Amino acid sequence: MCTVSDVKAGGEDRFVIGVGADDAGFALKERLRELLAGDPRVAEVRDFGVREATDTEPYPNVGLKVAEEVAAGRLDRAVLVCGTGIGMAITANKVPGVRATTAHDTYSAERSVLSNNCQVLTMGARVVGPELAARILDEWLGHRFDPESASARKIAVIAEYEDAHHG
Ligand SMILES: O=C(CO)[C@H](O)COP(=O)(O)O
Repeated sequence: MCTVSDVKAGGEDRFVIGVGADDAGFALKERLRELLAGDPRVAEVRDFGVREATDTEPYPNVGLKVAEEVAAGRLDRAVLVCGTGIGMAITANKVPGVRATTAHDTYSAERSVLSNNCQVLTMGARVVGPELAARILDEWLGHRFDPESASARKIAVIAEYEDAHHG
């Protein structure tokens, strides 16, 4: 399995993306994993489970594992699915350096990258259907944060707080 740095060193600028879900999000996570695997913007998809709909692993266990991989730089981005997306977002945001959001519309998905430099997108399988989720995923993949943008200094405020309190 290649690492994010292997991919970048190879001159590619495609994403290494992690996916994870609890039992409520399993079916949607499977669909999004398939879409990501077939997307030319994606170099590799890493699946952190759950592997079946009957697996009742609590969502924070999955979300923390994935968010730690993002924080460590082993994933560029991640998609986490639970019933509402909310628990996964709360969980991922506990990991220093990770910016996660739930997005159930394409505008929020776009702004989560361009305004907030979110690396983690969460969705609720009990809130959005697979077609809308696919559109949101597509939108999210189409944007990259511009570190020269006016939003960058606002993100820096968050990072400074984090460094001061969790560093
Ligand atoms: O949506 C969830 C957490 O935000 C999860 O899929 C279900 O959580 P529960 O309502 O606590 O079972």
